[in-house]
Amino acid sequence: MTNYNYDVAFIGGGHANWHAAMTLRQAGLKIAIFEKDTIGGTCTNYGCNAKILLDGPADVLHQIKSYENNGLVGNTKIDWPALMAYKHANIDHRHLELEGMFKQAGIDLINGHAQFINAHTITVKDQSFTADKIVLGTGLRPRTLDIPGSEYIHDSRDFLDMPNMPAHITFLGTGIVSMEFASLASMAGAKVTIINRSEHILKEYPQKYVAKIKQSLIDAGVEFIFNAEVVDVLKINDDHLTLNLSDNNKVETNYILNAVGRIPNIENMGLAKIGVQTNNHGIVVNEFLQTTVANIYASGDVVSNAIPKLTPTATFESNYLAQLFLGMNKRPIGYPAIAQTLFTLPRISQVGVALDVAQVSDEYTVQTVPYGKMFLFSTKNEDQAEVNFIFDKEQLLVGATVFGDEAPELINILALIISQKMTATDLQSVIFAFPSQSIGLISVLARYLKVR
Ligand SMILES: Cc1cc2nc3c(=O)[nH]c(=O)nc-3n(C[C@H](O)[C@H](O)[C@H](O)COP(=O)(O)OP(=O)(O)OC[C@H]3O[C@@H](n4cnc5c(N)ncnc54)[C@H](O)[C@@H]3O)c2cc1C
Ligand SMILES: NC(=O)c1ccc[n+]([C@@H]2O[C@H](COP(=O)([O-])OP(=O)(O)OC[C@H]3O[C@@H](n4cnc5c(N)ncnc54)[C@H](O)[C@@H]3O)[C@@H](O)[C@H]2O)c1
Repeated sequence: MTNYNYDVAFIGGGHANWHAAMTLRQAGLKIAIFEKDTIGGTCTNYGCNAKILLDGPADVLHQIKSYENNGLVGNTKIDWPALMAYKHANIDHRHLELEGMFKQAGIDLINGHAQFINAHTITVKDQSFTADKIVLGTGLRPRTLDIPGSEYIHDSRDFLDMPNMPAHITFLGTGIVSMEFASLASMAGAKVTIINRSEHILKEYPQKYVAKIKQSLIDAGVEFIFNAEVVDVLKINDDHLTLNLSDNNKVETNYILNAVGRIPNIENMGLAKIGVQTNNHGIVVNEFLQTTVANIYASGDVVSNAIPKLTPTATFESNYLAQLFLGMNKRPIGYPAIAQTLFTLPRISQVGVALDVAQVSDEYTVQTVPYGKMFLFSTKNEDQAEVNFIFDKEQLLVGATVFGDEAPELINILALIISQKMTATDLQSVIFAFPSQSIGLISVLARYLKVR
């Protein structure tokens, strides 16, 4: 081991890697992180953080609407250029803070596209580095469309840097990125068109609530075009584009955002040459996140598995690898119930067993609680907010879905209750603050849960 430059080299500077890098460095190992773009990766620089910061005022405006005719007057609107300046002030330096933290810890940061010479040797810009173990955390990138005029189409990273809100934005796809950004753009005053090749929207989320989101977007003036694909894009001038569709219709627009999925960063790294198996979804791993080459592991979005591609799952895998490498955990990776949120307005959050699965299974019972109406005094007049509790045969909570503005906070409490297998007695042993949305949910949940 001592002959290598590093004990562990991490390719990719996102959440999939840096948590393990820090833990292993603190344990005294020699560590390097190779990053070709920006340390911190997608989430920190051009994903979750920028998205939620820009979404803040849209969320507030959405909540203000709950009080129309109920105590709030006046018009508030989003000033996109000012909001974008605020985003730059708060996000642009984040990677420098991370870089400082890594350097202070004694981690070597090597800038450039990493490629394999052999299973223990990586090259970057004609320099070679050796490592005992190597972790691939290279993430995903937006899938581009191979059509004439594709150079006029933007991706999520461009949107999160957009200096002005275009008058009309057209989104391609009805997945997570498209629906979140369409909600935000619509609230920021843009006319929005969403084009999809089928009628499916957000297959991973409960369709009961997806339908409500779709209707609220339609009510706000958003146009959906289903069963159509873009054939080509013509540029009329700098901000006037024409999309020709497979159904022979045309859409005139000022900005096009492609959100038709994300593909793994596995090319030009010499993976096939050294025997690391990949497929269309990413890098093939076993239950220890080990690739088909014994000293090479993979973590985060680039792993080919059915685990949701999210920052907390990348972080979980990173922490798992650190413990595995330190010999603190020798077991296969075991994922707890995974909490996730769709940041539309309102939000949809879910954890554990999915609602659409539970509703058609004899294994589970579902309790639907319209907590928005029940606890209107504390839900800021959000009368459509709803939770679904999913119980197993033992009356333990195994899943939950929350539809409402505070869903991302509420789902985390429910995730804890699931992971700790908490009973009604456990919940009643805690004194929670009142009034709050969480205490409302917990008090109802305790009525259905196993007692001890
Ligand atoms: C618009 C958007 C919004 C999102 N919102 C959320 C959200 O709200 N909540 C949530 O949980 N998740 C969200 N995600 C998903 C989240 O960003 C990812 O799950 C997370 O970033 C995965 O981390 P990672 O380290 O696996 O990959 P990444 O963060 O993508 O990091 C991979 C890094 O590897 C580098 N790299 C690739 N190849 C090489 C190479 N050969 N050599 C050197 N470096 C290389 C890349 O430059 C990149 O920096 C969002 C994603 C997007 C795009
Ligand atoms: N809140 C969050 O957790 C969050 C937010 C943003 C992104 N993400 C991550 O980003 C990824 C989602 O990215 P996404 O929304 O781009 O992908 P997606 O897979 O969610 O959606 C892709 C959409 O594009 C459509 N599509 C595919 N090919 C098409 C074509 N040729 N023409 C028109 N439509 C087409 C699909 O039908 C689908 O609606 C996931 O990995 C997710 O985990 C998560």
